[in-house]
Amino acid sequence: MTENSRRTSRRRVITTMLRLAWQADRAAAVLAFVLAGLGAITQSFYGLWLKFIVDGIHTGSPLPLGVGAVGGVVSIAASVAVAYGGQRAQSRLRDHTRYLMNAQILNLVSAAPTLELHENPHHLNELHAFQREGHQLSQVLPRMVELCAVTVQIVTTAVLMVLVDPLLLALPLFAVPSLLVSFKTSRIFRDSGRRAAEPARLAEHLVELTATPGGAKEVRLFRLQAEMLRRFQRAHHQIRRLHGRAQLQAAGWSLAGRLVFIAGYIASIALVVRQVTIGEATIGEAALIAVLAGQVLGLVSGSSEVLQLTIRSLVAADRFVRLQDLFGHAARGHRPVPQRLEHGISLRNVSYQYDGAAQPALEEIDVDLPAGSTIAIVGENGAGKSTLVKLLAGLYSPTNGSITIDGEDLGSVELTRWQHRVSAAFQDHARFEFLVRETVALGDIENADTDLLVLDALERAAATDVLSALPRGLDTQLGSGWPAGVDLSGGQWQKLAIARAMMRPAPALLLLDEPSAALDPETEHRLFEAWTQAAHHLRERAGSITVLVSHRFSTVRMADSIIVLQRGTIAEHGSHEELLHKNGLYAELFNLQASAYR
Ligand SMILES: Nc1ncnc2c1ncn2[C@@H]1O[C@H](COP(=O)(O)OP(=O)(O)OP(=O)(O)O)[C@@H](O)[C@H]1O
Repeated sequence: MTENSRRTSRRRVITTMLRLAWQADRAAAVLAFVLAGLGAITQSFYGLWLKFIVDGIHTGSPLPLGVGAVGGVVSIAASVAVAYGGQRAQSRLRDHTRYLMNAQILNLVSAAPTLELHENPHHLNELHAFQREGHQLSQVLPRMVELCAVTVQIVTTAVLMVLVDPLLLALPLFAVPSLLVSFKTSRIFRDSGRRAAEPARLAEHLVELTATPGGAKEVRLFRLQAEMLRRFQRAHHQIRRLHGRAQLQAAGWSLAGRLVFIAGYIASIALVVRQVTIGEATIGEAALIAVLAGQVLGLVSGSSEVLQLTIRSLVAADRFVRLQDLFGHAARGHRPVPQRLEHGISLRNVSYQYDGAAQPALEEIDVDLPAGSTIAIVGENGAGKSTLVKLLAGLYSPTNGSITIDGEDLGSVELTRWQHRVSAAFQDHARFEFLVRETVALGDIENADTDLLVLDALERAAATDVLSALPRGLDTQLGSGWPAGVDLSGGQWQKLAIARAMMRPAPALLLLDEPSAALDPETEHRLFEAWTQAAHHLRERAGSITVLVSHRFSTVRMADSIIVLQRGTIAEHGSHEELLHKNGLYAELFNLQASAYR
């Protein structure tokens, strides 16, 4: 990144945060900045009132004494009121902006139509660091307010100093090294934070593994406690080492900057004492400079600290803006999606390679999925079946080749619209711990306004038995972690996931990626029988294509055509009878499984 683009991006970060504050709470945003500025001015004026009092006492004149006393009292009262109001405005602003930022990120991340961003380790680190830095992020606006207050105080102090002797303006120059140091140290912290993101994610993954029911089972059975702890400690040791080194380096730089300033401070006090001695300044002015020089010291250490913290919080804000960019720009294509499939989906020379993988997961896939057909995909573990399913759903984009829907390239259609026309059930389905009704209705959230549709979907998924076993039917809360929540077996969860996939009445593409792996073979067989029948109706209505991934050949044989994948390529393609007749890989696998059941 060039220096120029870094500056531009910082400006963008600041304007984004200010815009966010404005959207979150206008009144609190304005009040926070105005009150912080007023507070800074009243503080700088303490020295001035002291000058009037000291000069009044020294010359025996009541006017400056009165001005100083009244000004001092007003300043004290004003700063108390301003500090109270400012803190309230800031805390309101902080809460409201934090909520808004989290809501925006949640929206962006879940709205991104492809999965690539979620699976890229770099983006995962970014997202994770963003979540961990929630506290830093909530500090961005308070820090900016503080920075504004410090700037106002610096200007007011400088004006008062010039009134006594312009030479005194040299004092803040001695503060420049401290300020430069603050940039340096913030860079040190940012780098160490970036390097610590991966071990931090690993540490959290380990905690999650031992705490979640799935992981906890295996950790106990395989006696992995010590191993988990060892890995956790290693990750934490790495994080501590990185942070410790950064803190030491930053402390060294800060000390050097502070020493330069102290030299300047001593020189300015000496200058004013000399002027009082030769009669060019009053004792009141000497008192004013002593107070101001002290304040400058506080301002310098304060402002470099505020600047460092501001920069650190801006790093978190920068991540927020980058995540916005990353996920916000993920959508592509604007062409409409056909209402009804006339010809079907064609894959031409389609290859897909995961980010960082040595081999492509799919290579030169050339196949047609005719409208209205049911297609099964079989193949050994890792053959590329799920990858193909995700490509069809538009969750990944091919690294090479093209997928067309009725001749329209999937890359140029509006992806979210295509995904509206796709329904799917996966083996690794989500477990939405909501009410049963909601968990199923999520499959067609815009149209699921009656229980009838949900019951119908449960019926088509052969999942009504799940419902009858639940204490409150559709109103049952799922997940034992919630009040009155009920946990389900793996197969019951899977049936609900299938019911969710059945919610869309006429999807153009129904993807079933081993959705029934946890069900017994007979139930799967019955389910697929019902789907093929339903698919015949859908064929008329929407030209729907059903794609099923399964390892069970008794189910697979019912499909119109079968694609046999082997190490990312199509080894065979045809109907059950054709493939058996060919006596190739499919026939071998089919006979192997059939003989196991004999
Ligand atoms: N997110 C990922 N990142 C990198 N590589 C991946 C990812 N997902 C899958 N792969 C790799 O891509 C290849 C194909 O995986 P895929 O999940 O498509 O296989 P599959 O045929 O569905 O396997 P299974 O029957 O075990 O579900 C495998 O070699 C796998 O290791």
